Amino acid sequence: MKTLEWRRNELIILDQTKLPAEETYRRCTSWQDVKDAISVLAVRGAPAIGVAAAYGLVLGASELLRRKITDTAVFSAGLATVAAALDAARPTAVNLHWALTRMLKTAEKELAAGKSSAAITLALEREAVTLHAKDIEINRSISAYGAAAIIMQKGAKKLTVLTHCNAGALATADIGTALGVIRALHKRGLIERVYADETRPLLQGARLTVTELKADGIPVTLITDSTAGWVMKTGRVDAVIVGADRITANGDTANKIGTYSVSVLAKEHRIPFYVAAPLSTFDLSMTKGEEIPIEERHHDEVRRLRDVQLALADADVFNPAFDVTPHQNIEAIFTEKGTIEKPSETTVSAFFRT
Ligand SMILES: CSC[C@@H](O)[C@@H](O)C(=O)COP(=O)(O)O
Repeated sequence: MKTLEWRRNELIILDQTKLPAEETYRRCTSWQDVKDAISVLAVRGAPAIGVAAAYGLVLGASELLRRKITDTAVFSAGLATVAAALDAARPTAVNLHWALTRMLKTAEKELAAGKSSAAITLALEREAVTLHAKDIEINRSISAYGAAAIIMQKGAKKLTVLTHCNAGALATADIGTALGVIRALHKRGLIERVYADETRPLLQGARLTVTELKADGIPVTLITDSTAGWVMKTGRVDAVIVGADRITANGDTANKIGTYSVSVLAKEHRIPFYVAAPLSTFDLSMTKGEEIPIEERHHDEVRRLRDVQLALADADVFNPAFDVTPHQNIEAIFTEKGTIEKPSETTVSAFFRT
């Protein structure tokens, strides 16, 4: 099962909306196909949507070429329009914006060097492939730093870990961020069990995390979101590890809705709460979590479960897809360049200075 695969001029996306019942793939041959796959969460998870959007822009560039737009200024304006549309598909995960900004910078450089629209398109393809490949190295590095930091804090003993949503291979190009750390600990024989929150309303924990971990032979127990407090209270959890969608300059962290509640529960039970994320998830232009745009999704995601009507069709619903965990609740953030202990404005800025 590969989350994303680039074949010349098409992006093959594993349709995560169908997992675990069906392993089906979406063939994206236009940037609109990619935007649609991101919007419906066929591809999801902050790093994966960044990579998908980068390929989406390559498809956008190819379309401009097919329309014989050879005037490079017009071509570049067309690229900016496609990038803005892809960027708008999901507002909270900053990796999407980060990847598209890098892609547009690549195009600008080529443009400034007097390259043709065809040459710019080739450069964009190279950049997207590089971003994709780099995510693999980044996952490995985050996982190694995370496992080392946890072993330093907890000692080399078997741990039971709770995670929320899916920050695994299905959300990235490789082993994942939070699940990458869990995989690295498991490799050393240090995972007793993982509790996976089901993660209402779209059940990324139940459908994706449980599937991934079971496939790797990692002991995993599925719990409802409302069971998280009880497994902590009854002494079953040693640590919480989650991924992130955007981290502000003071360490406040947006992640899947429900993460904030888990962090409060962890604090109450004195259980360390860790975040694993690449540097592309940091948004240092924002000083604190309150500035992060929170995506609100369709009310039917809560009223219905696929074909089953759970609530009245006209029930009033509030459906934010993400929440923000204050930095005070976070023990450490693991990145590909090292660990930020006790994230705060001071520790985050010191980390980025070095
Ligand atoms: C490495 S993935 C990190 C986050 O993107 C992940 O925890 C998450 O919240 C995903 O939300 P989703 O709405 O499924 O894209």
